[in-house]
Amino acid sequence: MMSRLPVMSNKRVLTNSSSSENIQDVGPAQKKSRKELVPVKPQAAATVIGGRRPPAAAPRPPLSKTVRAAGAATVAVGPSRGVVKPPIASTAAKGTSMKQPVATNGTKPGGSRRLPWDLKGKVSDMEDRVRNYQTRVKSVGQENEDLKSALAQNQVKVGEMEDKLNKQKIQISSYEVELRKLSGVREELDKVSSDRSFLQRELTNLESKHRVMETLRDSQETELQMLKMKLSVQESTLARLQTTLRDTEEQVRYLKVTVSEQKDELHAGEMERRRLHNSIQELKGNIRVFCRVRPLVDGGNLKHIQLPANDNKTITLAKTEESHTGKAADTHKNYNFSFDRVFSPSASQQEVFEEISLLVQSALDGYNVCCFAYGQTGSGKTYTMEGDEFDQSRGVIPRAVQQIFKASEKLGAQGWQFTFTASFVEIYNETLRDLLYTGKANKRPEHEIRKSTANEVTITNLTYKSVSNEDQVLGLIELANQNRATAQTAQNDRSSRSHSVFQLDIEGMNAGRDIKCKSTLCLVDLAGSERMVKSQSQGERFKEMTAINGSLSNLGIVIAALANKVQPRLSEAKHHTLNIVICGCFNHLLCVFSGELRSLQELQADILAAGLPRRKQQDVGSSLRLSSLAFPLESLCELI
Ligand SMILES: Nc1ncnc2c1ncn2[C@@H]1O[C@H](COP(=O)(O)OP(=O)(O)OP(=O)(O)O)[C@@H](O)[C@H]1O
Repeated sequence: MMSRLPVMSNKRVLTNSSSSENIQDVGPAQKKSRKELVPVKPQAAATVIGGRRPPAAAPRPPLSKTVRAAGAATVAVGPSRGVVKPPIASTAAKGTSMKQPVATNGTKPGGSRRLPWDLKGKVSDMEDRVRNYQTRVKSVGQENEDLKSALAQNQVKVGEMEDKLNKQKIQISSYEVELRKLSGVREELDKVSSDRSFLQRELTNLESKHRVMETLRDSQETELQMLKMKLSVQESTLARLQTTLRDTEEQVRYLKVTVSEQKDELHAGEMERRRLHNSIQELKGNIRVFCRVRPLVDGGNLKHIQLPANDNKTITLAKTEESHTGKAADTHKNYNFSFDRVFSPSASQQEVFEEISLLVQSALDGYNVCCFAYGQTGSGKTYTMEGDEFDQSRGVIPRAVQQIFKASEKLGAQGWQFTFTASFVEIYNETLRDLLYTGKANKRPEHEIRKSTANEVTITNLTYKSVSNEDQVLGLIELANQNRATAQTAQNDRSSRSHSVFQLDIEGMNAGRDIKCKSTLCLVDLAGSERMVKSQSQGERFKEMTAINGSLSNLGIVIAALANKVQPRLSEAKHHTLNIVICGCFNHLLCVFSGELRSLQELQADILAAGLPRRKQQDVGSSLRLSSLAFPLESLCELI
């Protein structure tokens, strides 16, 4: 049912509607103003509807609910959609008044109802009611005015709020822009913060390093202080040393003069030593003969040889000689021989070399030296001259070479410089063979011995190797042995029947003193001396024996001539190769004789067989084979 009191309802609805709309968009401030309004509206509504009116003026949904329940509120709510209805007289009021029951006594039912005929009373009631309504209209009008002013205020506030809102929106959008910018900044911030943590770690490291450096600096400062102190001490020491240095320099100058004087003295001493050394060698005998007795192969005793204990220069050979007639008993004879030195079977290679080394020194001093080993086959010539590969068993040649190079090094300190040239030749059947030849076997050149006007003996086409150390010489000896071994296979036991001559030409120069010296060290392993009669050689062996004995006899002649200081007269002018070699190269001659013991007669027979002046041969009978025999060269010379 529609209310007939539209004026109030419309106005209230409009107010509520706009308030309601505004409330949706406003904040807490706006809400507050609405609350202020709320108490006014119900009051007004209550005034209009007369106690039964619902609080339709309230804009909120709960209020509307209340209005619907009351019925009258339906009228009031309708215009809330903004429809303003024209003010018409309240039919409801009319209807109500028409339908109201009227008391028959003129009063209102229940005591207050007027009777239908009480028109006056009714009019009076109506007038009361009009007055009430007018009063209420007034108050509602007042209320409406209040609401209007409140609305105006609220609208102003709403406008302000909208302005604020817009401003805030603008600000929010600017914040959003800034935020977007800040997101880039955030990444940068992250990066910066990671950089910062990295740098912090670096900083921590650097700080610890710094602490270490500080500690180091402290210690170095301490050290520096110490060094400064030391420096000051050293400076004072330096000053003292400089003074000392000046004094020392003075002394050095003085000492240099002394040294040079002493060098002169040393040189003079060296020259004197040489002269004396070689005078001694000459006094000892330019020709020296040593006898070395080879031990028996089975290690047994040498019964027939006596070596006096306190004398190392004599040897006694015992021999039992059978009676040739058979009438007399066998005779026991002793033969005494004397040498420059006799070596017992137990003598070592070193002992033998010690005697020879004095002459090796002479070779370096500029004197020609020749050392040869003589003896029958198997008597130990090669062992004495070459020895074997073991250090203790090395023979004369390797030891002499070692001594030469060691001594030349020492003399180097005194300004001497040496050059060495080695050659190695074999003489077999009066034919020369180059043992250092390395060419093709079928192209071996022939050799001849030549003597220059300067009295120098050379061999044509021979290999002369320049050597500067011991190893090189040992290499050449090895090569020579290989060459000998090759020839050996072609002719059985050839080495026993050939002479081998190792020659080292030595040239020394002392440039500072303008002195030169030149000499030759000749080391010879002679062929085995076999007695022709005894060996009963024939054919090739006979030829070999003839050659060997021919050369040995000439050797004897040469030695004798040297001993007598005369020119040798050689037995066979054609075959004198060995002799010439020896003639040309030695000032000192050393012979190491070893061989089979034969009686003196046998020795004489050997000598006779070798072409020496004949003497009456004695029947030597059966020979005594002792391990070794040496005979003094003097005896040999006496026999010549
Ligand atoms: N003093 C010694 N001590 C030990 N062994 C020796 C000694 N002398 C020689 N010999 C040995 O005797 C053997 C014969 O010696 P070596 O070959 O030197 O004799 P050789 O006189 O040179 O003979 P050839 O005339 O046949 O050349 C070798 O085995 C050698 O080692």
